[in-house]
Parts: sequence; C-alpha cells; structure tokens
Amino acid sequence: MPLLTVNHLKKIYTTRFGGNQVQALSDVTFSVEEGEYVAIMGESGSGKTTLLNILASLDQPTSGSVILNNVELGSIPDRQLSAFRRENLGFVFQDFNLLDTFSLYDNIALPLVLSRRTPKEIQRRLLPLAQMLGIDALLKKYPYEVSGGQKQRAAVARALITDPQIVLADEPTGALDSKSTDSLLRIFEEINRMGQTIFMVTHSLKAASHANRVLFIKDGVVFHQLYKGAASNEEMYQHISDALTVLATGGKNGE
Ligand SMILES: Nc1ncnc2c1ncn2[C@@H]1O[C@H](COP(=O)(O)OP(=O)(O)OP(=O)(O)O)[C@@H](O)[C@H]1O
Repeated sequence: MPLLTVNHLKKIYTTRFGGNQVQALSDVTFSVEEGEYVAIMGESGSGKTTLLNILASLDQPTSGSVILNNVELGSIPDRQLSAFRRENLGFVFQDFNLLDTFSLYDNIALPLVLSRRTPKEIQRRLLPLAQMLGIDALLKKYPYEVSGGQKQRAAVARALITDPQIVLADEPTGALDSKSTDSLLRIFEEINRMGQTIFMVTHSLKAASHANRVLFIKDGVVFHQLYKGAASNEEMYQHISDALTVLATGGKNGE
C-alpha cells in the first residue's frame, strides 16, 4: 500500500464571473511509497503548484482523490484540516515563510506550540534537530540576522519537527546560492536516508537529480517518469535533461 495515492486528479479553475475556465490538471495519477524521494518537474503553467496545493489540502480538486496513509483528504472536515496538515505534512517553501518577529527557535517550535505540546517536549525534539541541521548556535537569532541557507535550514527543521508522514517542498532551492543549494540537497538526502518521504516541486535539474524518481507533468497529466536506480547524480542530471528536451519538443513517453 503506497503512502500517497493520487487518483485521476482534475482541476478546473473557473473565473469569478463564470466566464473563462482553465483546466490546470486533466488526469493526474501516481503514487509515492513510504521512504521515497520524488521530484516533479514541468514547464511554467503545467499545474505543479495546483497539484501541490491539492496534496497540501489547501485546495480541492474538481474530481479525483488524494489518499495519504489510508485517509482520503476530501473526507476530512474543514475544521480538522489545519490540524491534519500540521500533524501529517511538513512544508518547505522557496521563500522560507519564516515569521520575522519570531526567533529561529520559536519559528521551528511553532507547529508544536499550536499542537499544545509542553515547552519541555518541544525543547527535547527541537535541539537534536537543530544540531543535525547545523543551526543550533543560531536559535536565538531572528530570520533577518541569518543567511538564506540558514533560514532554509530553520524552515526544514520546522517542517520536520512534527515528524510528518511526508515533506512537501515547493522550489526549496529556488532562492538559494549554489553553496546553500548543495547544502540543502545534502540535508534532503540525509533525511530521506533516515526514512523521511519527500515530494518536491522543482525547476532545478540539479535538485531533481538528487531524487530517487522524477515525474514530468505536461498538459495536466504525468507524461513521463524516470527512476534514478543506481545512476549517479551526474548521470541522473543528464537523463532528466534529455527527458526535458523530449518534453519541450512534444515527443511522447520518452520516445
Ligand atoms: N486561482 C487560479 N485561477 C485561475 N487559473 C489558475 C489559478 N491558479 C493557476 N491557474 C492556471 O492553472 C494553470 C496551472 O498553474 P500552476 O500555477 O499550477 O502551474 P505551475 O506548473 O505551478 O507553474 P509555475 O512553474 O510557473 O509555478 C495555469 O494555466 C494557470 O494560469
């Protein structure tokens, strides 16, 4: 039984006055096993953010379903959605989404504070995580006092502190320089090796080449997928680059 099952997702946006309709997703089906590290790529406008918003239970599909560990997202009552999200999903965004008036410690602790965990328990979980991510000396600092890479590591700590079933990452390296990108990708590899399931939207071939599997989305469907298998990051980079060329030139299923 996969951890995440996405069944025939369709999403049609209707403009406010009912005029234009945009079909962002036509028929998206795939699944993610526990412990996998999956990247999804596609051109601008191909529906990646729409898909991520639906997986995050921030938006609802027009039809189709998403099942996370036997729970169909569409069956969760609205009043329970934010707690479900907080307890089961970890989010990492391109622009970090840290609160400027909170220290790094308080930013990382926030999901557990909202879940009413005791300060002692919060500290017991937070300190080893901060140590693993190399930000333990920065916990009293505010986001404006640290670098982009350090902010992103704090955001990763915040995503992991609830021990989520899956981490959803939206262009996590998009705002980072190349040194911080390498450091974040090493962290993702490390937490994946420790068993964390990761689903990442990215435009970056480099980021995608670190994943175990890459899905390609085009015209609202998963058009192709690549397994890394025993390939190196460099070989995977080349395979992804070839697949993107096929995608851009309109070939089908890797032909
Ligand atoms: N709220 C909305 N209302 C109407 N149309 C929308 C809305 N959000 C997205 N769309 C349209 O749906 C399609 C898919 O958009 P989406 O943002 O999911 O693509 P994307 O792959 O994430 O793009 P990018 O890589 O540029 O972020 C696009 O045609 C977009 O214009």
